[in-house]
Amino acid sequence: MSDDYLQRIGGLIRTAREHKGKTQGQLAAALGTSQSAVNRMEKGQQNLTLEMVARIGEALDSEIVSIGYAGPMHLRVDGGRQLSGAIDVRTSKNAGVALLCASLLTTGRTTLRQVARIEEVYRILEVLASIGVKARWTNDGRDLELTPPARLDLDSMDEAAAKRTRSVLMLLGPLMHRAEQFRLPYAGGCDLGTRTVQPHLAALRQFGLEVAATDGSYHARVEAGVSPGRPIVLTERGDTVTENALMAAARHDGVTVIRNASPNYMVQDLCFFLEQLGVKIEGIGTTTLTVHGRPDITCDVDYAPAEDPVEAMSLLAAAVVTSSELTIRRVPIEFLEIELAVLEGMGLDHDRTPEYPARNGRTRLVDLTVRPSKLTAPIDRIHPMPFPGINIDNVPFFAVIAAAAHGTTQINDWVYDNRAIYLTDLTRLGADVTLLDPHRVLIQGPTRWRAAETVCPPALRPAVVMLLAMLAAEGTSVLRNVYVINRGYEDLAERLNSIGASIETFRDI
Ligand SMILES: CC(=O)N[C@H]1[C@@H](OP(=O)(O)OP(=O)(O)OC[C@H]2O[C@@H](n3ccc(=O)[nH]c3=O)[C@H](O)[C@@H]2O)O[C@H](CO)[C@@H](O)[C@@H]1O
Ligand SMILES: C=C(OP(=O)(O)O)C(=O)O
Repeated sequence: MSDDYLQRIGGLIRTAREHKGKTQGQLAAALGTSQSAVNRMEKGQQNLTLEMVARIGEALDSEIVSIGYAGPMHLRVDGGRQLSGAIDVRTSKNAGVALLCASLLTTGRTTLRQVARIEEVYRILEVLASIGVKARWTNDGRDLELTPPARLDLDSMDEAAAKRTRSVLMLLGPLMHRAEQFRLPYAGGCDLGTRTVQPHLAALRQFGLEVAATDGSYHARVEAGVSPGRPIVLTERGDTVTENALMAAARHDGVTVIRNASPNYMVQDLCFFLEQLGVKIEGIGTTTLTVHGRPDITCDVDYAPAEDPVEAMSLLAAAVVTSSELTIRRVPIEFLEIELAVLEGMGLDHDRTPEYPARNGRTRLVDLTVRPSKLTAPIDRIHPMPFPGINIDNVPFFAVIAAAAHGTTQINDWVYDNRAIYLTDLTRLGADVTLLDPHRVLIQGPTRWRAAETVCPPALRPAVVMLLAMLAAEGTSVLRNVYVINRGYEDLAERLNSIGASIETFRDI
């Protein structure tokens, strides 16, 4: 683009931004870039890709730059290629969103290292920016710095962004320390059937948070001086409910015991983060957490969330389904070892290096090399459990692996109402999948995959499973509307291309 053209576009961006009443920092947070980059764009000193122009149009909802308004993103996959080489696992969506919410616990600055740059994180950042938190990507866009304002502007919360994710629910725990009353829009996210919020409300009620659900939002009111008189027993061993209880306990003046807590990976990351804030926690990695709260937290904090076990499982499944030898580096082994034990039983040939620590110094990582293997169906059904057990989000990947194995596998996704149903989409690519009931499928392998054109199912993991099957199917497949994948994976297409896949991204304009 010529300088003159860049300056004209820069001027249009500034006008549209000011018209929207957004600061450069808020636009930067929405784009996942730095405030200084937005400043350069507006001055015409930054080369702009069409993709960036499209995203700015979307972020500012602006007619002026609507030439590139970002339509839905799709993938075109040239399948049937083997993968090779090595790929690093990135940090997890689920720790990322919890830590963004947890940043509100301190009045100081929070630095999060190598946060996953994914749509789910962007939605929470939009919500945080709308209530006054300043977000800045530093260190070449790898790290995120969050500075809360002296007073949060909760009435200005970006409802549209909040409604696109369920993670926004995790603002309940931190916000109850910041405001006596607030409203939070009903959380959205993937279409996985009904997902209860009752365990969250029951746990937080014990700290004085009363929530009425009316007119599309939760009205929260905090009654001062209420304290859990005895251990909080969670009614479900859920991950985000445990995180909400932890964040409520972190600034509670006293010691809180949380029983039936989830010891899962994102909860552990949150515990390590809270420890950096000076909150003492006993029992990390177990189902009983004892939290020594600190009513006032004012320190700066610097934390590096750990790698994503579900991304590791996704990459492993990519290797299996394409019969490839692939090294997956930085695998948080504690959270994948049951899956690996089952896969070993199915005949998976793999090696792992000795363990080494993640950047947080706590999580144990290995590099995993997977080799082409003749797999047979497992004798027992595959079903998830709250940690420790096969991770609930890893179950869909067993579907595509079972399709590559000899014999019949039963998969029982008891957790979500809809997710097993989406696995029947694999039949479009040639798999033999029979739905027994809404929670159970039978998969008969091995599969002769064939290319197809289809829309993503409205759930993250089943959508990725479709993409992996397309990698295996010879010929050209098209996967439409991949926002749902971008919600949880950073640059997945580009990164798969770096190990031998051929995936092209395109958009409707
Ligand atoms: C942002 C985040 O961290 N999201 C994760 C988190 O969501 P989150 O913690 O929000 O999960 P939910 O509360 O929706 O729980 C998942 C489902 O499991 C059921 N359930 C859960 C625990 C239990 O002991 N009994 C029970 O029946 C719930 O009723 C629900 O239907 O945990 C889920 C389950 O690991 C994961 O799929 C999500 O990726
Ligand atoms: C169900 C999932 O996440 P969320 O809680 O963000 O919907 C997932 O990660 O597969």
